Amino acid sequence: MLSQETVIKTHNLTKTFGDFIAVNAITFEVKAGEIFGFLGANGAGKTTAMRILCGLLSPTSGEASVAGYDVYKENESIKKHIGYMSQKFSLFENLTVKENIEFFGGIYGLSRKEIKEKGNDLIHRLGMEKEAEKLVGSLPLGWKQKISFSTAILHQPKIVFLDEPTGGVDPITRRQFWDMIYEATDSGITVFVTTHYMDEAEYCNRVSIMVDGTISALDTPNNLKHQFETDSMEGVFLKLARQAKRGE
Ligand SMILES: Nc1ncnc2c1ncn2[C@@H]1O[C@H](COP(=O)(O)OP(=O)(O)OP(=O)(O)O)[C@@H](O)[C@H]1O
Repeated sequence: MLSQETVIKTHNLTKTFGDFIAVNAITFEVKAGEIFGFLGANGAGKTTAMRILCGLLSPTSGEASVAGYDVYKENESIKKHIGYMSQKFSLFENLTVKENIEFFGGIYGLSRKEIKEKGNDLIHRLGMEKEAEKLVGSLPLGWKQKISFSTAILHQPKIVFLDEPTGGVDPITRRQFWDMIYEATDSGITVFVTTHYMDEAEYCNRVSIMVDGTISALDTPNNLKHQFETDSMEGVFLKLARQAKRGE
């Protein structure tokens, strides 16, 4: 469901911490309905850039708009139109699945009726009827990730930002998670996702690769493989990451 509508736009977006340039003049656009992969080695600047786009951190210079809102002046409007799943997914471990859904539904401004309907539907779709009254802290990691993603899109945002949403789980659980991502895009949500898993990079419509704060490559997985003369995204990533000076 790709359209010509641009939902994320950046131009020379930069963030410095003291003398250190964490994000260095990045320029790119994301179209409505895309699954946009945001890759890079540890410390490349992905989370910093993502936090700016979510309206959580102010840039140092450059321009960016998300869902049509400016990251400097309209960050509160941005927050209303996006969903965000952080690396340390923000579920409350000491609340039940149902209570978490109620809490996040409330934060996203849904009515009690909507929370009930959407919450029941979500629990049903996840097949978690038996777990609904259990504490989130007692559930396996993969389940927490699925619940976290589902709550991040409960209010049907225009864009959802996922920061390494599948870290630490097995390939089958990751595949199931990606089925949920496809369902979300089918319903019109644009997905902006960071990952360290190269098989997941293949599932994206387009992928950008950050190296030391700048975007070193951006294209479809097939075009990137062609450009870097390799048959896998792993190969593309390794060729680029080799140039990195930051990270481990
Ligand atoms: N508040 C801050 N103050 C100083 N330096 C920071 C701050 N936040 C991030 N950095 C630095 O900016 C760089 C980019 O960090 P960032 O978390 O954006 O990278 P990343 O690509 O998301 O890495 P990872 O894959 O490890 O999450 C790192 O070197 C980090 O130490």
